[in-house]
Amino acid sequence: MNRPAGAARIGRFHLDFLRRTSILHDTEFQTRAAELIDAGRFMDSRGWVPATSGNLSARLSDGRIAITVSGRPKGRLLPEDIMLVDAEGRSLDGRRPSAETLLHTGIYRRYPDAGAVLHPHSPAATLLSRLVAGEVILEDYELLKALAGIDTHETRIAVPIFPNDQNIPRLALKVEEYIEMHGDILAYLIAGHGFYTWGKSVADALRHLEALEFLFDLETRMHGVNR
Ligand SMILES: CSCCC(=O)C(=O)COP(=O)(O)O
Ligand SMILES: [Zn+2]
Repeated sequence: MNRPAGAARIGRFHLDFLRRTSILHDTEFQTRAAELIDAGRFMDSRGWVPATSGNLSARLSDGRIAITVSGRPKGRLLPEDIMLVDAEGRSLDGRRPSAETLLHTGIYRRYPDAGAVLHPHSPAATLLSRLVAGEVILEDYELLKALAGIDTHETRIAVPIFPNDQNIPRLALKVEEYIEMHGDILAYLIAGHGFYTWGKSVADALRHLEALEFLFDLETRMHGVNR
């Protein structure tokens, strides 16, 4: 590879600077980042990402992943709050990505079609994950048709519930093993925590999120919770 003069003498600081400024000129990254910022604002407007909870990501065509920097308020994201990681979740610019990055990369690895992953900490999902054990069954709802590949209310989907775990690699492995054993899923809940869903694009993932939120809310009411 041809190196520009002096490139061999570039230090770590300059390398980081170059990576960050090259991000600024990356149109695909900027487009996805703007979509994630909008999605975060929408999720926050619905009360689904309180405090600094939740995280959002989108996959670029070269396999890198645009993801929220850890600890940022997802309803007030700025362009600098979106960063890049590689397919294994390693930071590409020295900043600290979401603490749950490996849950995102696990989904991208499992689903080559997935272009975006969203994670809300919504009241309905969090409540439902404590009311029900094992899995939530969604069936006979017209709104199921908002989910990719479903064209009738006469459908039954299982949304698994995993115990919460501060060890994210271990949790990611449990998700992977579940899918391996039970087949494809469209979303999963984490008990007392929130849920994950995804789609081909940020818009698709957001449609899944909104539909599942609605259905989770109804399910909590079916369990006698008056919200
Ligand atoms: C304050 S919420 C605790 C962490 C969490 O569950 C979450 O979704 C946000 O973590 P991140 O590192 O992505 O900001
Ligand atoms: Zn979380």
